[in-house]
Amino acid sequence: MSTRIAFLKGHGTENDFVIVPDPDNALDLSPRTVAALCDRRAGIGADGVLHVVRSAAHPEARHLADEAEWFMDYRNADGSVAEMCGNGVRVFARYLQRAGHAGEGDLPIATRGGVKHAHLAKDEPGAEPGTGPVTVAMGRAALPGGDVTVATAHGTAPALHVNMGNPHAVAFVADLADAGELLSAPAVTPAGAYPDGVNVEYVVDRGPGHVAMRVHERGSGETRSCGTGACAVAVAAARRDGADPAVTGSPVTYTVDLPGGRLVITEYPDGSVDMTGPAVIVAEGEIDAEWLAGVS
Ligand SMILES: N[C@@H](CCC[C@H](N)C(=O)O)C(=O)O
Repeated sequence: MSTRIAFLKGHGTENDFVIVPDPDNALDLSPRTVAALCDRRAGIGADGVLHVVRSAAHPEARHLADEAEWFMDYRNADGSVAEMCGNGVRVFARYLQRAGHAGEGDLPIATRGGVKHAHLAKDEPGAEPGTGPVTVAMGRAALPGGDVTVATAHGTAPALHVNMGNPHAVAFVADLADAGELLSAPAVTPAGAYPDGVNVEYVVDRGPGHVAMRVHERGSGETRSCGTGACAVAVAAARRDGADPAVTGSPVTYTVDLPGGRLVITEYPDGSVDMTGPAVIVAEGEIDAEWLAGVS
Protein backbone atom coordinates (compact mmCIF):
# COMPACT_ATOMS: atom_id res chain seq x y z
CA MET A 1 0.00 0.00 0.00
CA SER A 2 1.60 3.28 -1.07
CA THR A 3 1.75 6.42 1.02
CA ARG A 4 -0.30 9.35 -0.23
CA ILE A 5 0.48 13.04 -0.12
CA ALA A 6 -2.33 15.60 0.06
CA PHE A 7 -2.68 18.22 -2.66
CA LEU A 8 -5.22 20.75 -3.85
CA LYS A 9 -5.72 22.38 -7.22
CA GLY A 10 -6.58 26.06 -7.48
CA HIS A 11 -6.40 29.04 -9.80
CA GLY A 12 -6.46 32.82 -9.89
CA THR A 13 -7.85 34.13 -13.19
CA GLU A 14 -6.93 30.70 -14.62
CA ASN A 15 -3.26 30.90 -13.63
CA ASP A 16 -3.41 27.43 -12.09
CA PHE A 17 -1.46 25.82 -9.30
CA VAL A 18 -0.91 22.50 -7.57
CA ILE A 19 -1.02 23.35 -3.86
CA VAL A 20 1.08 21.07 -1.66
CA PRO A 21 0.50 21.59 2.09
CA ASP A 22 3.71 20.64 3.88
CA PRO A 23 3.79 22.69 7.13
CA ASP A 24 7.00 21.10 8.45
CA ASN A 25 8.85 21.19 5.11
CA ALA A 26 9.18 17.41 5.14
CA LEU A 27 8.83 16.86 1.37
CA ASP A 28 11.74 16.98 -1.07
CA LEU A 29 10.22 19.00 -3.92
CA SER A 30 13.09 18.80 -6.42
CA PRO A 31 12.80 20.66 -9.77
CA ARG A 32 12.04 17.29 -11.44
CA THR A 33 9.26 16.57 -8.94
CA VAL A 34 7.70 19.99 -9.52
CA ALA A 35 7.91 19.61 -13.31
CA ALA A 36 6.27 16.16 -13.04
CA LEU A 37 3.42 17.52 -10.89
CA CYS A 38 2.85 20.37 -13.38
CA ASP A 39 2.92 18.12 -16.46
CA ARG A 40 -0.56 18.44 -18.01
CA ARG A 41 -0.54 14.92 -19.47
CA ALA A 42 1.61 12.76 -17.19
CA GLY A 43 1.04 14.69 -13.94
CA ILE A 44 -1.67 16.80 -12.29
CA GLY A 45 -1.07 19.79 -14.55
CA ALA A 46 -0.48 23.43 -13.59
CA ASP A 47 1.45 26.62 -14.31
CA GLY A 48 3.26 26.23 -11.00
CA VAL A 49 3.38 24.74 -7.51
CA LEU A 50 2.46 26.49 -4.27
CA HIS A 51 4.41 24.63 -1.58
CA VAL A 52 2.76 25.64 1.72
CA VAL A 53 5.35 25.65 4.51
CA ARG A 54 5.54 27.30 7.92
CA SER A 55 8.11 30.09 7.62
CA ALA A 56 9.92 28.80 10.70
CA ALA A 57 10.45 25.44 8.96
CA HIS A 58 12.02 26.81 5.75
CA PRO A 59 15.62 28.04 5.54
CA GLU A 60 14.68 30.77 3.04
CA ALA A 61 11.87 32.15 5.23
CA ARG A 62 12.96 31.54 8.80
CA HIS A 63 13.99 35.19 9.16
CA LEU A 64 10.40 36.22 8.27
CA ALA A 65 8.68 33.90 10.77
CA ASP A 66 7.91 36.74 13.22
CA GLU A 67 6.07 38.65 10.49
CA ALA A 68 4.32 35.84 8.60
CA GLU A 69 3.51 32.35 9.85
CA TRP A 70 3.31 30.87 6.33
CA PHE A 71 5.82 30.83 3.47
CA MET A 72 4.73 30.52 -0.17
CA ASP A 73 7.54 28.41 -1.65
CA TYR A 74 6.56 29.11 -5.27
CA ARG A 75 7.94 27.09 -8.22
CA ASN A 76 7.38 27.54 -11.94
CA ALA A 77 6.11 24.63 -14.08
CA ASP A 78 9.65 23.76 -15.24
CA GLY A 79 10.75 23.41 -11.61
CA SER A 80 12.56 26.74 -11.42
CA VAL A 81 12.19 29.01 -8.43
CA ALA A 82 10.72 32.53 -8.70
CA GLU A 83 10.78 35.41 -6.27
CA MET A 84 7.07 36.15 -6.44
CA CYS A 85 3.75 35.07 -7.92
CA GLY A 86 0.86 37.52 -7.56
CA ASN A 87 -1.95 35.14 -8.51
CA GLY A 88 -0.22 32.55 -6.35
CA VAL A 89 -0.45 34.76 -3.25
CA ARG A 90 -4.22 35.13 -3.70
CA VAL A 91 -4.69 31.37 -4.13
CA PHE A 92 -2.31 30.66 -1.23
CA ALA A 93 -4.41 32.96 0.99
CA ARG A 94 -7.60 31.19 -0.14
CA TYR A 95 -6.04 27.82 0.72
CA LEU A 96 -5.08 29.03 4.23
CA GLN A 97 -8.65 30.28 4.72
CA ARG A 98 -10.13 26.98 3.57
CA ALA A 99 -7.77 25.00 5.79
CA GLY A 100 -8.80 27.08 8.82
CA HIS A 101 -5.39 28.76 9.18
CA ALA A 102 -6.82 32.21 8.35
CA GLY A 103 -10.14 34.06 8.36
CA GLU A 104 -11.51 37.02 6.44
CA GLY A 105 -9.34 40.13 6.72
CA ASP A 106 -5.60 40.69 6.64
CA LEU A 107 -3.09 37.89 6.25
CA PRO A 108 0.70 38.29 5.94
CA ILE A 109 2.39 35.74 3.64
CA ALA A 110 6.16 35.29 3.35
CA THR A 111 7.55 35.01 -0.18
CA ARG A 112 11.07 35.14 -1.64
CA GLY A 113 10.17 38.74 -2.54
CA GLY A 114 9.47 39.60 1.11
CA VAL A 115 6.26 39.57 3.15
CA LYS A 116 3.11 40.36 1.14
CA HIS A 117 -0.13 41.33 2.85
CA ALA A 118 -3.25 39.67 1.48
CA HIS A 119 -6.76 40.80 2.37
CA LEU A 120 -9.57 38.25 2.11
CA ALA A 121 -12.78 40.20 1.48
CA LYS A 122 -16.05 39.30 3.19
CA ASP A 123 -18.25 37.05 1.13
CA GLU A 124 -21.25 38.69 -0.53
CA PRO A 125 -24.49 37.98 1.35
CA GLY A 126 -25.87 34.65 0.13
CA ALA A 127 -22.63 33.70 -1.65
CA GLU A 128 -20.73 30.45 -1.05
CA PRO A 129 -18.20 30.87 1.80
CA GLY A 130 -14.66 31.73 0.68
CA THR A 131 -15.60 33.24 -2.68
CA GLY A 132 -14.92 36.96 -2.15
CA PRO A 133 -12.09 38.73 -3.97
CA VAL A 134 -8.58 38.80 -2.54
CA THR A 135 -6.42 41.94 -2.55
CA VAL A 136 -2.64 41.73 -2.24
CA ALA A 137 -0.34 44.61 -1.33
CA MET A 138 2.34 43.85 -3.91
CA GLY A 139 4.92 46.44 -2.87
CA ARG A 140 6.55 48.98 -5.17
CA ALA A 141 7.42 48.59 -8.84
CA ALA A 142 10.98 49.38 -9.88
CA LEU A 143 11.66 50.82 -13.35
CA PRO A 144 15.40 50.42 -13.90
CA GLY A 145 15.29 52.19 -17.30
CA GLY A 146 17.26 51.30 -20.41
CA ASP A 147 15.89 50.43 -23.83
CA VAL A 148 14.66 46.87 -24.21
CA THR A 149 13.06 45.19 -27.21
CA VAL A 150 11.18 41.90 -27.39
CA ALA A 151 10.97 39.83 -30.57
CA THR A 152 9.08 36.81 -31.86
CA ALA A 153 8.86 35.42 -35.39
CA HIS A 154 5.93 37.85 -35.81
CA GLY A 155 7.89 41.01 -35.12
CA THR A 156 9.81 43.20 -32.71
CA ALA A 157 8.44 45.69 -30.19
CA PRO A 158 9.99 48.16 -27.74
CA ALA A 159 9.39 47.21 -24.12
CA LEU A 160 9.66 48.77 -20.65
CA HIS A 161 11.70 47.01 -17.97
CA VAL A 162 9.57 46.75 -14.79
CA ASN A 163 10.48 44.78 -11.69
CA MET A 164 7.66 43.67 -9.37
CA GLY A 165 9.94 41.56 -7.21
CA ASN A 166 10.36 39.46 -10.36
CA PRO A 167 11.42 40.75 -13.80
CA HIS A 168 9.07 41.89 -16.57
CA ALA A 169 9.35 43.38 -20.07
CA VAL A 170 6.13 45.21 -21.02
CA ALA A 171 5.48 45.84 -24.72
CA PHE A 172 2.54 47.94 -25.98
CA VAL A 173 1.35 46.61 -29.36
CA ALA A 174 -1.47 47.34 -31.80
CA ASP A 175 -3.02 43.87 -31.54
CA LEU A 176 -2.53 40.99 -29.07
CA ALA A 177 -2.21 38.67 -32.09
CA ASP A 178 1.03 40.54 -32.91
CA ALA A 179 2.78 38.32 -30.35
CA GLY A 180 2.04 35.23 -32.44
CA GLU A 181 1.55 31.86 -30.76
CA LEU A 182 4.08 32.48 -27.96
CA LEU A 183 5.13 28.83 -28.01
CA SER A 184 8.64 29.87 -26.99
CA ALA A 185 10.05 32.78 -25.04
CA PRO A 186 10.37 36.05 -26.98
CA ALA A 187 13.99 37.08 -27.57
CA VAL A 188 14.98 40.10 -25.49
CA THR A 189 17.59 42.66 -26.55
CA PRO A 190 20.07 43.58 -25.15
CA ALA A 191 20.81 39.99 -24.21
CA GLY A 192 22.18 40.91 -20.78
CA ALA A 193 19.15 43.00 -19.74
CA TYR A 194 17.65 40.15 -17.71
CA PRO A 195 20.41 37.85 -16.47
CA ASP A 196 17.88 35.64 -14.65
CA GLY A 197 15.31 35.50 -17.47
CA VAL A 198 12.12 37.53 -17.83
CA ASN A 199 8.35 37.45 -18.07
CA VAL A 200 7.16 39.22 -21.23
CA GLU A 201 3.81 41.02 -21.46
CA TYR A 202 2.10 42.16 -24.68
CA VAL A 203 -0.49 44.89 -24.05
CA VAL A 204 -3.25 46.68 -25.97
CA ASP A 205 -5.55 49.51 -24.90
CA ARG A 206 -9.21 48.85 -24.27
CA GLY A 207 -10.17 52.37 -23.12
CA PRO A 208 -9.19 54.94 -20.46
CA GLY A 209 -7.60 53.08 -17.53
CA HIS A 210 -8.35 49.76 -19.20
CA VAL A 211 -5.88 47.45 -20.97
CA ALA A 212 -5.71 43.81 -22.08
CA MET A 213 -2.60 41.64 -22.10
CA ARG A 214 -1.03 38.31 -22.89
CA VAL A 215 2.00 36.97 -21.09
CA HIS A 216 4.85 34.56 -21.70
CA GLU A 217 6.08 33.56 -18.26
CA ARG A 218 9.63 32.63 -17.41
CA GLY A 219 9.59 28.97 -16.47
CA SER A 220 5.95 28.32 -17.43
CA GLY A 221 5.36 29.49 -21.03
CA GLU A 222 2.23 31.37 -22.08
CA THR A 223 -0.23 31.37 -19.19
CA ARG A 224 -3.78 32.68 -18.95
CA SER A 225 -2.85 35.23 -16.31
CA CYS A 226 0.06 36.68 -14.36
CA GLY A 227 -0.55 38.86 -11.29
CA THR A 228 2.90 40.42 -11.10
CA GLY A 229 2.68 40.90 -14.88
CA ALA A 230 -0.64 42.75 -14.57
CA CYS A 231 0.92 45.05 -11.94
CA ALA A 232 3.93 45.70 -14.18
CA VAL A 233 1.57 46.45 -17.08
CA ALA A 234 -0.56 48.86 -15.01
CA VAL A 235 2.52 50.81 -13.85
CA ALA A 236 3.95 50.88 -17.40
CA ALA A 237 0.59 52.07 -18.78
CA ALA A 238 0.35 54.80 -16.14
CA ARG A 239 3.83 56.12 -16.98
CA ARG A 240 3.06 56.00 -20.70
CA ASP A 241 -0.19 57.90 -20.01
CA GLY A 242 1.71 60.53 -18.00
CA ALA A 243 0.13 59.44 -14.71
CA ASP A 244 2.54 59.10 -11.80
CA PRO A 245 0.78 58.96 -8.42
CA ALA A 246 4.00 60.12 -6.72
CA VAL A 247 3.75 63.36 -8.72
CA THR A 248 -0.03 63.92 -8.76
CA GLY A 249 -0.67 62.70 -5.20
CA SER A 250 -3.65 60.67 -6.44
CA PRO A 251 -3.93 56.89 -6.82
CA VAL A 252 -4.21 55.50 -10.35
CA THR A 253 -6.27 52.40 -11.13
CA TYR A 254 -6.11 50.20 -14.24
CA THR A 255 -8.40 47.34 -15.12
CA VAL A 256 -6.30 44.61 -16.73
CA ASP A 257 -8.05 41.96 -18.83
CA LEU A 258 -6.20 38.68 -19.28
CA PRO A 259 -7.21 35.57 -21.22
CA GLY A 260 -8.26 34.00 -17.87
CA GLY A 261 -10.11 36.90 -16.30
CA ARG A 262 -9.80 40.42 -14.90
CA LEU A 263 -7.50 41.99 -12.31
CA VAL A 264 -7.78 45.50 -10.88
CA ILE A 265 -4.49 47.23 -10.09
CA THR A 266 -4.07 50.45 -8.09
CA GLU A 267 -0.83 52.36 -7.62
CA TYR A 268 -0.69 54.82 -4.68
CA PRO A 269 1.33 58.03 -4.20
CA ASP A 270 3.86 56.18 -2.00
CA GLY A 271 4.51 53.83 -4.94
CA SER A 272 2.79 50.82 -3.40
CA VAL A 273 0.68 48.67 -5.73
CA ASP A 274 -2.48 46.72 -4.82
CA MET A 275 -3.85 43.87 -6.94
CA THR A 276 -7.42 42.57 -6.56
CA GLY A 277 -8.89 39.46 -8.15
CA PRO A 278 -10.49 36.08 -7.59
CA ALA A 279 -8.94 32.99 -6.01
CA VAL A 280 -10.57 29.59 -6.37
CA ILE A 281 -9.85 26.12 -5.02
CA VAL A 282 -11.29 23.55 -7.44
CA ALA A 283 -10.22 20.15 -6.10
CA GLU A 284 -8.54 18.22 -3.33
CA GLY A 285 -6.83 14.88 -3.71
CA GLU A 286 -3.89 12.65 -2.93
CA ILE A 287 -0.64 12.19 -4.82
CA ASP A 288 0.69 8.66 -4.96
CA ALA A 289 4.06 8.85 -3.18
CA GLU A 290 5.41 5.89 -5.19
CA TRP A 291 4.64 7.69 -8.45
CA LEU A 292 6.25 10.84 -7.08
CA ALA A 293 9.37 8.96 -5.99
CA GLY A 294 9.57 7.42 -9.46
CA VAL A 295 9.52 10.75 -11.26
CA SER A 296 11.86 12.57 -8.88
N1 LIG B 1 2.12 33.80 -12.56
C1 LIG B 1 2.79 34.53 -11.58
C2 LIG B 1 4.27 34.76 -11.80
C3 LIG B 1 5.05 33.46 -11.57
C4 LIG B 1 6.55 33.65 -11.60
C5 LIG B 1 7.09 33.98 -12.96
N2 LIG B 1 6.86 32.95 -13.93
C6 LIG B 1 8.60 34.25 -12.82
O1 LIG B 1 9.41 33.34 -13.08
O2 LIG B 1 8.95 35.37 -12.43
C7 LIG B 1 2.06 35.76 -11.12
O3 LIG B 1 0.81 35.66 -11.04
O4 LIG B 1 2.66 36.77 -10.76
